Amino acid sequence: MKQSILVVNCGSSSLKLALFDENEEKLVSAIAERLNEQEAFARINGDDRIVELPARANHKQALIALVSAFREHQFMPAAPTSIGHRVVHGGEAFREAVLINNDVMEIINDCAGLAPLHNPVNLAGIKATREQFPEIPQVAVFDTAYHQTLAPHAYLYALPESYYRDWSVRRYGFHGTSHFFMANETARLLGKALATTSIISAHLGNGCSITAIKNGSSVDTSMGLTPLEGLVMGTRSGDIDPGLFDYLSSRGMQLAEVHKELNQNSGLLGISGKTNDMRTLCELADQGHEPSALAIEIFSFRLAKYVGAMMASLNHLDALVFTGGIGENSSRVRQKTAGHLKLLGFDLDADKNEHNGRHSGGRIEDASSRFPILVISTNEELVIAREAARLAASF
Ligand SMILES: Nc1ncnc2c1ncn2[C@@H]1O[C@H](COP(=O)(O)OP(=O)(O)O)[C@@H](O)[C@H]1O
Ligand SMILES: CC(=O)OP(=O)(O)O
Ligand SMILES: [Mg+2]
Repeated sequence: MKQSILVVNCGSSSLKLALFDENEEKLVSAIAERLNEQEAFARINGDDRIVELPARANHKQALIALVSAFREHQFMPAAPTSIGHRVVHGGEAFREAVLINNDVMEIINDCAGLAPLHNPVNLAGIKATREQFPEIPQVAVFDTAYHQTLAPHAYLYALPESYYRDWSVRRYGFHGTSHFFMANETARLLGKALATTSIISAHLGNGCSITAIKNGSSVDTSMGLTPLEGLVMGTRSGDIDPGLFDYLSSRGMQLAEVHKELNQNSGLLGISGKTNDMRTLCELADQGHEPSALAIEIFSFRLAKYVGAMMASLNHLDALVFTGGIGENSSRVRQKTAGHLKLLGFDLDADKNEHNGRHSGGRIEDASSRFPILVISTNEELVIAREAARLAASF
């Protein structure tokens, strides 16, 4: 039988679907956005036909609508042969992808307190596809799994030890699927074995994180207990002084309000006062909008500091690698970041950087650079599809 693997990525207000065949070719992909809002809509990428959604459609309704559109337009047979789900938080329970059963769902639910914006919607997606395809093997691929190789000195906070023992407070790290893909792609591009490849991988999308990968394994990463720690992101602050909580509470703010501000109204959006979209920020900065220019400066400076921090975990470096919507496309962010890293020996070639490495096999470093610098398109969906097909074979 021909394989078709459905990949499901449920975000807080969006649903992304992709369908792969047994040769790892993407047959079709689709997105539903603004879910649970009046303006909820869905579309198949590269297709003009409307996919009708009920008003205020939720994840389940969007999934049903898109799957029937896939069938109607003959992208998909009656059912896929396996289904892979992105799950953001797997706690310490999962070091790798797993076949989903009731126990697995219970653990994902238990981790929801650590990723309240992500895990509940991930579970909603799993429940929806299980209802629709009860006979089909379903696999969970965790953002946290790849970082389970961190050593205690990297994952523990300097807190009383009971916080970890009793409440599982530690750094988990996220975007592991993307960082894992980066390690493999870099090894392939440099003609090395994964087991001897060490890189610093910067995933810069709406959420942003950076990971030190030593001989193929994650050894340090910028996100922590939740996806709020570390780099400046689209709407998230990244690192702040925890003293801020006490200070803002003395000013009358509630904890829940501060949490919302740090997650949804900070980062590029908060600094610029305009947008979380890096492309728009660059345009605004070019028109002389100073807060937008400052947002790009703070973003790039924080990133550069973290590149330096990640070097503490490595004893050699094969490449600094950029990915995600910003990492793959923003020559300005890469140039500003590298500009802060001259002392460490990073040096960009302006022309190669401007063309996103397109004419130089992804390489954008100058001949004088101490380390290769690469731009690589991430492909989390493909990793999820591979894992789903692999585990489904043992179903
Ligand atoms: N040409 C570009 N120049 C600068 N930034 C870009 C460009 N294309 C996309 N981006 C930025 O990439 C970010 C979204 O990244 P993406 O990886 O698509 O997000 P997500 O984490 O939602 O998958 C946005 O800030 C967007 O502005
Ligand atoms: C974990 C995380 O930050 O995910 P995203 O980038 O999809 O928001
Ligand atoms: Mg993305």
